[in-house]
Amino acid sequence: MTDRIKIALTKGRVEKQTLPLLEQAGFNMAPVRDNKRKLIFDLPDDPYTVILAKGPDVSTYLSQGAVDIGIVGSDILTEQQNQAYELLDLGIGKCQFVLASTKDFDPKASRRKVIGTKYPLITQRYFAEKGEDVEVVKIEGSVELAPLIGMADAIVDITETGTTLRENHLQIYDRLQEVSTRVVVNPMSLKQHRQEIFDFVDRLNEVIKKPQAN
Ligand SMILES: Nc1ncnc2c1ncn2[C@@H]1O[C@H](COP(=O)(O)OP(=O)(O)OP(=O)(O)O)[C@@H](O)[C@H]1O
Ligand SMILES: O=P(O)(O)OC[C@H]1O[C@H](OP(=O)(O)OP(=O)(O)O)[C@H](O)[C@@H]1O
Repeated sequence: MTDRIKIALTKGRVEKQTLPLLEQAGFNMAPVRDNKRKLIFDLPDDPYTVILAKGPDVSTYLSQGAVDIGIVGSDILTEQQNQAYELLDLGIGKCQFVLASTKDFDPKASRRKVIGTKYPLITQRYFAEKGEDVEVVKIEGSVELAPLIGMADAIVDITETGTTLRENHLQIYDRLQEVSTRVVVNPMSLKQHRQEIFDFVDRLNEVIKKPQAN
């Protein structure tokens, strides 16, 4: 029997957008669709096992060699400095990093700023490139709160529609980088399971090359 290839899929938003692509590629995703609290699924007709995990953990499992393939946002890959090979940009989960704050924020102010973010490394790098030393405070979610409650001068976060920023009266001061969902592979797995990994990627690639409905 061939070994099953382990695919770590970021649960939540990425999972929701990736499932239809996997189905169009002919994978039977019913076990994942019917899921309540299960985390590991053997795909019925293919030699792949899907593991649902939080994005940062997908990246960690890949680095540790615990999974062969990861489906995860480029935001997380960059933040964690993941060395996995990127095989495909799925063109979903598209958003961008921005520097945002309230309307009275002065990006040119000379005092040392406090910046709230879920992405400390990306934030430090951005300010370092500008030659600016800032204090970065790690926040786990609803990052937009930080400038509103006076905990940070500004935030570095991802935005898609801009709704969250708008609803919270925050404005964009700079745009850092684009983000999308990537298919990445552990280099060791690529050596051992080249055929199965490229079969998976080729099937997905066929789907994303076609124009998508809606
Ligand atoms: N607003 C957004 N629009 C598009 N893609 C997004 C957006 N927010 C996040 N993403 C992408 O989706 C990935 C997963 O985000 P998601 O919000 O599902 O997980 P999370 O940040 O762990 O949040 P939570 O734990 O609140 O569900 C991110 O790593 C990023 O690549
Ligand atoms: O520009 P928008 O379309 O409004 O999207 C932006 C929001 O999406 C993400 O949050 P998420 O929904 O992941 O929740 P979180 O704040 O708990 O991370 C991000 O951190 C923003 O808050």
